[in-house]
Amino acid sequence: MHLYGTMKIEENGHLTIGGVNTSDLAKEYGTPLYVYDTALIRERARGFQNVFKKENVPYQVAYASKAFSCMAIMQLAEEEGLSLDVVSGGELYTALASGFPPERIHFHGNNKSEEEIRFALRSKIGCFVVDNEDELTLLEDICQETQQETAILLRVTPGIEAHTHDYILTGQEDSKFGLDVQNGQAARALKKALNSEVLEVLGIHCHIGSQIFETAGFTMAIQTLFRFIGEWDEKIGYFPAVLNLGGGFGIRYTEEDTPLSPETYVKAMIDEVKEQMANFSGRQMPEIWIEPGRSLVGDAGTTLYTIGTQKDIPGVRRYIAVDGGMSDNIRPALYQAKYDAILANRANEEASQLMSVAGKCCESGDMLIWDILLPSPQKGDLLAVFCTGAYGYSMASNYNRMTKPAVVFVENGEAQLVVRRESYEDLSLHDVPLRKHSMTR
Ligand SMILES: Cc1ncc(COP(=O)(O)O)c(C=O)c1O
Ligand SMILES: N[C@@H](CCCC[NH3+])C(=O)O
Repeated sequence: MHLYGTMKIEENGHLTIGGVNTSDLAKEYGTPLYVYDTALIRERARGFQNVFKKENVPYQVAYASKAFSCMAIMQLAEEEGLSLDVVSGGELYTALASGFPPERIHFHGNNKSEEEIRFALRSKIGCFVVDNEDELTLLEDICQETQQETAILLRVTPGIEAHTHDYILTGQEDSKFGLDVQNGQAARALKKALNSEVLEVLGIHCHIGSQIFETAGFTMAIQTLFRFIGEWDEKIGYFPAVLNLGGGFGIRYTEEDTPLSPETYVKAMIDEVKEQMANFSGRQMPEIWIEPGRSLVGDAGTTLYTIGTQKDIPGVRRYIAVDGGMSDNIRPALYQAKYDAILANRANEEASQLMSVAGKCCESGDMLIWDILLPSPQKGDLLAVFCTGAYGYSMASNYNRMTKPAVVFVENGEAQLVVRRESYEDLSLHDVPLRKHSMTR
């Protein structure tokens, strides 16, 4: 059994996280419940930052809040000295409401609305990561109109195909994200931005994908970027002060995954940038920014479910159903993502029976785990699904009018509720009843 972070199994077979008994958590807050091991998040955040400090490279580590977004996680990010990547007005609003310093917020997105741009400008965020030429024009026009200046990074697609699921690839030429470097789009945008009186081009951004297990994709992307940076330096005298190399560092969901340590990815990036800088003797080493999401919060999150009905199809499969499913974790259905789990109240019993964990939504594809060995579960047992901290709660939906789970942070033997469970009343909050409660027949 692979335990993450501060997880421990007590003598009575109960799983504890952050020194808190998960059975107690389930009793107090109900299930499904998202539990975050905040000590592990802090450890990851410090781990990334320590590499930069050790290598003496100016940096920003921006938490990609799309991985899990709520006020408390943003406050934790702020406590740990991280910056923040937001991709929508909603994420930006949450960040500001949490008291996150606007100057450390970077605004992403391939279709920022005019309203979102104005909101971000008013809030005096650190920078916009400009995704395409249309956005560049819109941002410049709004800045001119409102007589404001802003810093930008240009997001470019280096044409790298990282080895990961197709849906989470982002650095290849045929991508909805970023300005293509190969076909001259990026150079055109750069020239336009450099001519602007209201935009300050801090540097270049690139993100090649997510759940990546090797450093080669990152180093290749850096090499490609530097080829173009060399051209831009020569032709227009532009050299970036910031290189944002994105996130995408893979984590271990099951024994099939073989990630490197978060620090290894960053060290490889720094080494490659330093090597490339040897060709630019007159130029200053750029600041390196990264944007980890999954690798900061992924393995720090666990979902607790209560086991309900079971269905045995002799010779075929044994289904055990839990009180959540694709409504709180869409990843198995969307990416065929695999997860590991244990019985959190009987973790010291032998896991010898093969079964499948089904959700309770009205979809055959609503399966959380297709094959897992567990001790024979009883109704009411507690199932802990590991590594659900990234893109679980943040991609949750109200399909079948399921209510979104509560979220608790645990650390040093204490639990804190940070997102309340949705109620049935919450679900109808935005409904507008039919004006006349009768239909023409
Ligand atoms: C631009 C950008 N930055 C950062 C991330 C975070 O990626 P990950 O959660 O894989 O670290 C993403 C998501 O893939 C992204 O699109
Ligand atoms: N949501 C995806 C990752 C997308 C990353 C954002 N660009 C996942 O669960 O793996």
